[in-house]
Amino acid sequence: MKIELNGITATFTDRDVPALDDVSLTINQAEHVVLLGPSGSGKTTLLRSILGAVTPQSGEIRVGGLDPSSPGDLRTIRRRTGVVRQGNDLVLGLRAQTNALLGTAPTWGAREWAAVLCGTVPARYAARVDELAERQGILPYLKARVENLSGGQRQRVALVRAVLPEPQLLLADEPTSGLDPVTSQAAVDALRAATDVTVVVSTHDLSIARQFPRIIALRGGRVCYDGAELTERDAEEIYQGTAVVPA
Ligand SMILES: Nc1ncnc2c1ncn2[C@@H]1O[C@H](COP(=O)(O)OP(=O)(O)OP(=O)(O)O)[C@@H](O)[C@H]1O
Repeated sequence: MKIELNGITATFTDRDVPALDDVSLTINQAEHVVLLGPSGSGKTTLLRSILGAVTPQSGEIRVGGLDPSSPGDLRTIRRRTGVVRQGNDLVLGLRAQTNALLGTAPTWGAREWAAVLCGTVPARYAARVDELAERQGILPYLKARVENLSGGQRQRVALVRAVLPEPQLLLADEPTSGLDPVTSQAAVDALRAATDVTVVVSTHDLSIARQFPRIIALRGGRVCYDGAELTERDAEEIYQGTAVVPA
């Protein structure tokens, strides 16, 4: 899905400065992009705006031509989007496997709901759940309740949940936080393997950012870098605050 942001400004009610300040950018269908930038620079707010969870005061957003501020369009956008959120939004009390399957819930029939929540894996997803879990190193934990998993294991369950339904858009907010270098790379590989899918990943990790063909950096809610070859100097400027904000 193509993402178009045109002059987006979003200010939270208790803040004097905008979280996003006149952001305009286009991410093409099937493009893979990293959002980089210091803490508080607006990465999560940008991802949440695409998902209709933040409503900008001005500007226009289109996701696959749809408008996230329209409830009907938003339902379609969310159905087509896989999300890995920062922190933990898994359903406690359910197994890792059931949580991973929740991404496919829109395809479940009424009877299937009850069966899946009781631990059944629909046959059409069984092989792929195992394959994705194996690649993320969480196959042995699929039967465990998520509250008994480590933070990094939970993070990988959330990744499998996002990827399993084969969405048209994948949004991942710091998907490697809390992961060791090997599992972190497996998570990046899963996102990069999503060809024909638009992928937007936020990260603080430069070595991860450099694995993606396009890096968009934010600072103070504004785009301060948009390119492919991030040099050490570019990175320093983004994090030191000396990057030139385009007029
Ligand atoms: N729900 C909210 N209410 C008020 N202010 C918010 C809210 N969410 C974010 N902000 C503010 O908006 C700004 C941008 O936050 P955002 O979470 O988008 O940054 P970020 O780049 O994702 O940061 P991090 O790398 O630390 O996750 C920050 O100043 C933050 O305090």
